[in-house]
Amino acid sequence: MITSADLRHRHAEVWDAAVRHRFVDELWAGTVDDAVMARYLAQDALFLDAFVALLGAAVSSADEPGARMAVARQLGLVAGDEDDYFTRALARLDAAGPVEPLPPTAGFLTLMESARRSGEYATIMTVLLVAEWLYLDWADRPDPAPTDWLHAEWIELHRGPAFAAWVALLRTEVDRVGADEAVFARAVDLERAFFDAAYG
Ligand SMILES: Cc1ncc(CN)c(N)n1
Repeated sequence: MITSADLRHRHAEVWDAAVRHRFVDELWAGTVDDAVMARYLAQDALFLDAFVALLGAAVSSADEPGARMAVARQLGLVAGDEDDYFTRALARLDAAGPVEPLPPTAGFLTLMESARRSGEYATIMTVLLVAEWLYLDWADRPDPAPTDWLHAEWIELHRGPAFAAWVALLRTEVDRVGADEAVFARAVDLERAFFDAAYG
């Protein structure tokens, strides 16, 4: 059975392009243009809603009580602290109005809905794995966080021991039940395209 490490290795070119994206470098430097941050976060608010639904599907389809509880705890954090960040950040950027999904967002919404509707724990967890592991990868630099909370909190939401333990759980689960490689590859492509789209 293919492992999460194998998958990351096989799709390293696109994965690394996302992790080293200009958006990530500018976020760390605290220099992301407000218009770029607003476009990114308005799109990610659409992503977030489908992501919460997908976490719910993982809670529902988990075949082990320990994994179900771990996913449920993370769902609470995303619907709590992370959603609160979006409310404050979009208000500050004057970007709280409704937006149409750009193509990478639409791609993610389709991928997540399809995984959710399948009810297949392995497929659902594969999408969650890419979305969380790739973010840990770019957020896990030893550098100090930027000074502006708008940039710093987005980094802090995706690093630290608790987030790393969550990603480790996702990897363990995907390695246990078996990944869906086509879904993994599609999600990695979409992550890179999502950062590109922030620049219009
Ligand atoms: C597009 C995208 N991918 C991943 C994450 C991290 N959950 C996110 N917020 N947005």
